[in-house]
Amino acid sequence: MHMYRYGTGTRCSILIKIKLPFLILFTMSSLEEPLGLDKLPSMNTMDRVRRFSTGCCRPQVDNLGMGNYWIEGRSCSTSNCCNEDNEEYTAETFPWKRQTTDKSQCDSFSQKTMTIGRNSMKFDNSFYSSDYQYSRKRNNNDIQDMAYKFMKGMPEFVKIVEVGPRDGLQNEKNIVPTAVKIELIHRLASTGLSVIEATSFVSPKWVPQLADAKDVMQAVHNLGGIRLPVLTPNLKGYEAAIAAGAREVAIFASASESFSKSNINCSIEESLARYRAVTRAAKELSIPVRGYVSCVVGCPVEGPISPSKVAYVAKELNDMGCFEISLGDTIGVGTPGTVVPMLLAVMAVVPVEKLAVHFHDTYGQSLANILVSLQMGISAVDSSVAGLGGCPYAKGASGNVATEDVVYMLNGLGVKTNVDIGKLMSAGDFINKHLGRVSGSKTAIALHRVTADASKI
Ligand SMILES: CC(C)(COP(=O)([O-])OP(=O)([O-])OC[C@H]1O[C@@H](n2cnc3c(N)ncnc32)[C@H](O)[C@@H]1OP(=O)([O-])[O-])[C@@H](O)C(=O)NCCC(=O)NCCSC(=O)C[C@@](C)(O)CC(=O)[O-]
Repeated sequence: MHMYRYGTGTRCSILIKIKLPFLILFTMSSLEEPLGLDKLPSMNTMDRVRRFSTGCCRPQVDNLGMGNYWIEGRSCSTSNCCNEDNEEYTAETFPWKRQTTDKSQCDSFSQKTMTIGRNSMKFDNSFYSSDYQYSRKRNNNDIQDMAYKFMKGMPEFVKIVEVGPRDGLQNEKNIVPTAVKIELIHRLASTGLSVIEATSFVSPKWVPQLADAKDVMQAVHNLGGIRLPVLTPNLKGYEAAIAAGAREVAIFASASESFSKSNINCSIEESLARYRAVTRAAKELSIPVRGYVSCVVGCPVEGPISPSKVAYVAKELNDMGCFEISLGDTIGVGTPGTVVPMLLAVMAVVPVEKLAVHFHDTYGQSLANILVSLQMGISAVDSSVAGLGGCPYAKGASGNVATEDVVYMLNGLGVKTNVDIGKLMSAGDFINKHLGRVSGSKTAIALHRVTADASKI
């Protein structure tokens, strides 16, 4: 067993240089999953770790509060599912574990990460040692095997669901003119995106920014070849959406009771009853319904959310006929360490082909989370141009992962999206200019810089 020393968080970073046309930095897990944003300042490190840790990489208590601490390498590099020393969290927080009591299944996942972990240590050492060339030859088979394992679950094509016009704008304080929203949707449509979430038919008292849903929908509903789902929280919203020309709707439940109450003013069960009414009505008109589960990792009020709760809500949405279920890390606190067990729990009850992921980038974890989701077989990703976004009822949550960043990563992985990154950037420029802010996309900022530098030559 190795003891690794890290900084204030515990990260197992694996630098893998392989014969594929890319360099992958794979960040496996973080100990300090910060969450419950409003409570953070008053919580000490131990409270935070207790409250938000997945239980997989426990720090040694004695060393906390010192800025740095030691952690057992094994606990950190394996998956969450096989850790034996987490009595406090495992039984209750991870009931999905019961569904994977087949040790071979459990082991195969941990073996994968262990193997990567072991190889990476070997590789890291040889990478920096003087006989690097020799070591690389010697480990060639291992490396190819590792590359194969890494890419095995990766889809060839990822469907991007652009949520900028809805999730991206709903939290904007200043009302964005309807014409700007319509222009944004048109520009996004020209990028090759096949799905653009256009707006929400929710109460204008609750989300004033989207009070013009009817006008937006009427203006864009005939955009050829593009799916334009809209959010509908109840039958009233559904009927208004259909009347305005919507041909696809999305319903949004939560895995957190508190968030359900603050976001849609009802309990989870009440929301599911409302959504059954919506899906029944939609079925009569053959309108496809997408389902969202919010707070799949954490809730701003309740803290960590048990994967079994997420699985329960996802299954209900699936059973009522949703063609796809998008799993939303509403406040962006997830890391691969918390996302993987959540996905395993959901995948045990909903086919992976029907799942999408929806990450907010509050802690900069979105791309890592998307990467592990893809490795687990998910091929639909929600994102928002220029990283716009945030939920008005999830205080402190930042924007969605930027579509430009997702497309850039997928391009690098050789995964197709059919999205033109240049056109995407100009759609981002358009809305950023209107909002008077710089892009939330690192890719857009970097590519703009490259272009600007090139123009000086
Ligand atoms: C669900 C309600 C409507 C309940 O709100 P309520 O106040 O409990 O509703 P009510 O049934 O008591 O009705 C009150 C008034 O609202 C009207 N009303 C009722 N329904 C509608 C409707 N559809 N459209 C327009 N008006 C509506 C209704 O007609 C009535 O009008 P009044 O008689 O007072 O004039 C409200 O809470 C609401 O609109 N909530 C939506 C909040 C929202 O959009 N939040 C952001 C969504 S983002 C999200 O959930 C996360 C996600 C999806 O992005 C994924 C992730 O990031 O994780």
